[in-house]
Parts: sequence; C-alpha cells; structure tokens
Amino acid sequence: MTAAALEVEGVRLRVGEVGVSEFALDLPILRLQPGERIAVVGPSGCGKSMLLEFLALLMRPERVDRFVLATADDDRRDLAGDIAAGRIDALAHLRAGPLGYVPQSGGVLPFLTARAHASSGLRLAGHAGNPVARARFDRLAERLGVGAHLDKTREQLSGGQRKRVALLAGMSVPRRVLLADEPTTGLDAASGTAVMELLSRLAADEGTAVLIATHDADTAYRAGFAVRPLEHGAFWHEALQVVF
Ligand SMILES: Nc1ncnc2c1ncn2[C@@H]1O[C@H](COP(=O)(O)OP(=O)(O)OP(=O)(O)O)[C@@H](O)[C@H]1O
Repeated sequence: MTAAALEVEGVRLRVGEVGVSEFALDLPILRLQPGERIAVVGPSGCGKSMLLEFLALLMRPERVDRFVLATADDDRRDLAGDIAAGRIDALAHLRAGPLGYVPQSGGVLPFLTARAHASSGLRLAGHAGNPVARARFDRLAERLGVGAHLDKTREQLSGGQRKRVALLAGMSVPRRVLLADEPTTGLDAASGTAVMELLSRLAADEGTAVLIATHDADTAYRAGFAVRPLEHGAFWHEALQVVF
C-alpha cells in the first residue's frame, strides 16, 4: 500500500463572528496519494480558498484530529502536533520545500524581479547553483510562457504573467503536495489549458499530489484532474488505495 502524501481527518475551520458572520467548513477526511490530481469545485464563497489556506498552513483550524504530510519517502510530519504546539516558523518553512502553495491572487513580491521571486524556493533549498535544478526551472518558465519576462518586476508584468510567475514559484522545486488556488484565472483559454496540463504532468512525472481550486472544471477534467465538489459546508476525498 502506498503511503499518502497528505492525510487530514476531523478538521473544522471557522471564520467570522459567532452568530453574526461566521462561516464554517468541515473536512471529515481528505487523503491525497502521490501523483493524485484533484480539482475542488463549487460556487463562489463555498470555502475553496479556505480549504487551501488551511492545507497551506495559513489558517489555524478550530479542530484538527489528524494532519500528516509526507516530507520525504520515509518521513511523515505530524502537522496537527506542530499546530497544537504553535510551531509556526517550522510550519512556514515547509512551504519552501515539500508543500507548495500558489494563492488565488498576489503571490509575486513587488521589490524582486520575477526570476528572484520565482526562484526563492530554489535558493532556500540550496539548489540555486545546481545545474539540473536550474534547467528544470528554465524549462518550467518556458512552458509557462514567462521565460522572456523573468527580469521584470511585478509592475512590469501583466495580470496573467503575474499569475504564471506565481505558478512558477510554486513549481520551482519538486513538491510532495502542490496547492494552487484558481491557477487559470486571468489566463486566456490556451494558456489556461497549458497551465492545467503542466500541473498534471508534474503530478505524473514527479509524483506530486496536486490539489487545485477552480471554476474551470472542464479544463481541469480534460487535463486529467478528478473533479470533486465542495458542498454543504464540507469537503472530503479519499482515493481508492491499491493494495499489493
Ligand atoms: N473573515 C471572514 N469573516 C466572515 N466570513 C468570511 C471571512 N473570510 C471568508 N469568509 C466567508 O467564508 C466563505 C468562504 O470563502 P472562500 O474565499 O473560501 O470562498 P471560495 O469558494 O474560495 O470563493 P471564490 O470562488 O469566490 O474564490 C465565504 O462565504 C466568505 O464570505
């Protein structure tokens, strides 16, 4: 039986003011296998971003029974324990490595070139001088159509180019889990398809479990994502496990 890339059980997320503006989301069970591709769909405001922000360790849950991330083949990290102990820096550090996250908007820092921003993960991982890692980065930049724009700052990039630079940052190092919130928003149809196919190929080639939130279910489905609805204030997904 393959070990899951990410396991979540018994999570409750809540925002807003109790009885006034509160919004709650339950994740009874969410288990992603290596190489799995999941597209979370649902109407605006149903909680897709909240789900991704929790998984990206940016939102503290009201309750979490189990939250385990594969950080290496033989290493499972107890994130629920880290959250309970308030180890915030250690959690943030994971986003430079095994856990990639591309936010719905923003995600490109104003004072860096696109290259410096997108390759920060490579530098933090100590791979900036590694020719294989750099070649992988350049290849991804070309496939995302931003290879010619890497010396520009955020102000010099279009909205769609910013989105693709943020995606490049998310893909810049091999991940165990990659989360992308609306990866095709602001892109034309051809670019959107190319992005979905690239995310899908990353899952197939590198075993990354990729979970995206999207309003573009058709493109995601055509690229090989399993489309899963977030509905009635809850989301769950458990892949069929292959037992040898
Ligand atoms: N600080 C907050 N206080 C109260 N409600 C909030 C707060 N932040 C978010 N919400 C509510 O939480 C719900 C989920 O928001 P979320 O951004 O996750 O939706 P979404 O499914 O990603 O929507 P979209 O498709 O429009 O991006 C929304 O109904 C929103 O109004």
